[in-house]
Amino acid sequence: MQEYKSELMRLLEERGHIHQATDAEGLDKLACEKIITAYVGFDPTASSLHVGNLASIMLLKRVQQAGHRPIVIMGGGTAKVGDPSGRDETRQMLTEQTLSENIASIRTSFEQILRFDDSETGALLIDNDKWLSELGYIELLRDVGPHFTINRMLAFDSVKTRLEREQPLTFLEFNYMIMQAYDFVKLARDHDCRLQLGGSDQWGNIVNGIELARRLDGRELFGVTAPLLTRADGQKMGKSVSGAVWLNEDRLPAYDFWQYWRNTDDRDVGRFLRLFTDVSLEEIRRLEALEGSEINEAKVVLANEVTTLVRGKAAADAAERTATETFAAGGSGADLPTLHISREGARVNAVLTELGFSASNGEAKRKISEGAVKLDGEVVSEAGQLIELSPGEQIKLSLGKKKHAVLRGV
Ligand SMILES: Nc1ncnc2c1ncn2[C@@H]1O[C@H](COP(=O)(O)OP(=O)(O)OP(=O)(O)O)[C@@H](O)[C@H]1O
Ligand SMILES: N[C@@H](Cc1ccc(O)cc1)C(=O)O
Repeated sequence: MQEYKSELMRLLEERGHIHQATDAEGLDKLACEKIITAYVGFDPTASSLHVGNLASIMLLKRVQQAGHRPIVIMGGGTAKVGDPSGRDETRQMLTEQTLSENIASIRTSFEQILRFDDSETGALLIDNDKWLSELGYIELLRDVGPHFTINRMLAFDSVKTRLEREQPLTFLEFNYMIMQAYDFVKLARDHDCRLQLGGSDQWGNIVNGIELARRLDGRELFGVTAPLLTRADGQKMGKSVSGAVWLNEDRLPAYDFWQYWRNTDDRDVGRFLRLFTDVSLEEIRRLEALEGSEINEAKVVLANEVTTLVRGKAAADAAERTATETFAAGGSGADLPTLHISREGARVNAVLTELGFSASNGEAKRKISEGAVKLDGEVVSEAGQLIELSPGEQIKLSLGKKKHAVLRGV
């Protein structure tokens, strides 16, 4: 492990946040000398961020913890272009209205996790639409165009992979790296921002910004990327069988968020505690060494810490209480996802799919035939069984040992 002198680089390194860095030693030196400003950009392509993006938010949190200033770039402008990095397909075009709704709901996550105030290390949140939408086409081509060769642009992963696989890359998307490079130059000029961080798929975009600033302004900028997180089972973090693990409460109830972390694979617990919590390294070493059912203690710590970070302490406490009631006492906690059943009733297989417990009615039927589905503790044997509830009546539906929901008649 590299011996860094600055608190920033030490923290990033020891908690497992570094995949690649452009000039780690130069950055280490700079971070010892002064308070630096660092940014990460997020395109508002959905109404909530997910746990994969949380890895990038943590980078900004570490920046602030180490005594520097974080900037969140909300990509209101870049989202109109659509980043091809790490994607096989062109993104769907989003309307101005959807983008501004997404921005409003995504910003709550940053406000929860970072400290926004007037101090030197207070976070800033800036929408890049402010400058990108004002760029004149000919002017931009003349200012920036001469510094990008097509030869080099074709060599970046985001472009190369699509071409190699003969998947279409539109001219719109091809311009994305120029927009992100321009952002870095702009932030360096306006806020003396010296560092850009991001997921490892952002390397090309970040390096382009560094190069452009050197050519246009003779400024020296830095880049650090974080490992793209996969779970021990190889799945990209953030996506699960029944969809993404969202940070916003309206897309994923706190209980389910808590459960996601509580169900972490044994092999991932230590790594996730380092990345997503402030638990001391010494305590993490103790927790990850636990074996057998004792490792569950570590998973509960992880679930409580991450839920507190993202949803607040009250939500984490309530989720833990519900879990204890559900599993220990066999009760049905108030925090479980709830589905309203109308007077006509609903079939069990459809309910499972509606709750996101199964991806399709077919999968639901299979789970029922395996005996994995219970209504108030009784195994359901018939997939088409009709659940009818009088108004206010409620029952608990369970899939296996870990997934539960309350069905309530209306
Ligand atoms: N599993 C992950 N680990 C680390 N960083 C991630 C992960 N998933 C996403 N990110 C970061 O969040 C950024 C935004 O993600 P992006 O908008 O590309 O969509 P996505 O939600 O990852 O998935 P998709 O490409 O399927 O839409 C990525 O550039 C990446 O740096
Ligand atoms: N391209 C980044 C988002 C981003 C947008 C603007 C930036 O300046 C930086 C990063 C992503 O897709 O995740």
